[in-house]
Amino acid sequence: MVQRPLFVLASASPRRRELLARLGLVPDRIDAADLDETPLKAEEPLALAARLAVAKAQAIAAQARNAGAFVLAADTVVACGRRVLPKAETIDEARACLDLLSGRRHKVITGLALVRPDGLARGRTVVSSVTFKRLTRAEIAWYLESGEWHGKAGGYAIQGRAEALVRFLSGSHSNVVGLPLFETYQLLAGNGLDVTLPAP
Ligand SMILES: Cc1cn([C@H]2C[C@H](O)[C@@H](COP(=O)(O)OP(=O)(O)OP(=O)(O)O)O2)c(=O)[nH]c1=O
Repeated sequence: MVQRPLFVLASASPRRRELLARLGLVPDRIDAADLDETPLKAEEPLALAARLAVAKAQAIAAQARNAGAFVLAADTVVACGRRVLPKAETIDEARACLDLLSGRRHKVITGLALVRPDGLARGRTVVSSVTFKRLTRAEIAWYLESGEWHGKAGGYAIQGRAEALVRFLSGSHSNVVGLPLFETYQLLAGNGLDVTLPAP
């Protein structure tokens, strides 16, 4: 029986694992890369997402035990104009993000990177556009109390309470959550990882 090659997910994000599971793709291994995600001087949000995704995938592919595997990584960046919002670690950071995003359109960009068994890296970036309603003080307090902002780029998670505050989304919803499923499927299939084959 033809089996698909070893598949490694280079991510600590449970959302990315869950999104892949929707394709029936369970990684043979999950290894997270721990990188400095600080933007370079004058680096555009799109370039940042692309660079970090490739760096995560290459760091994990370089480990001896992952030799010959497909390694997939992603990086999601929330950008308001040229400004990259942080991954909110404190409630004050999350509040500052929501104050900025309130009543405005912003972009959510996911860089995708795949290192193939032959060592070549392939990637792409996917952009969704999100518009929040103008948020009242009470809505911001209600959102912050959920705790769902923690560790999320831009201080919100569309897969939870925040969707009630999103007036408009253009583009891929799964991209906002962290892994655009259409483009991920295309990237894998186009590089020889057939998700319809049984796992090794
Ligand atoms: C905007 C938004 C972001 N996010 C999450 C997705 C990502 O996990 C996180 C952005 O940080 P990332 O650096 O892309 O990912 P991560 O640090 O969680 O995991 P890893 O680098 O190991 O793959 O924000 C949501 O879950 N929902 C949203 O609506």
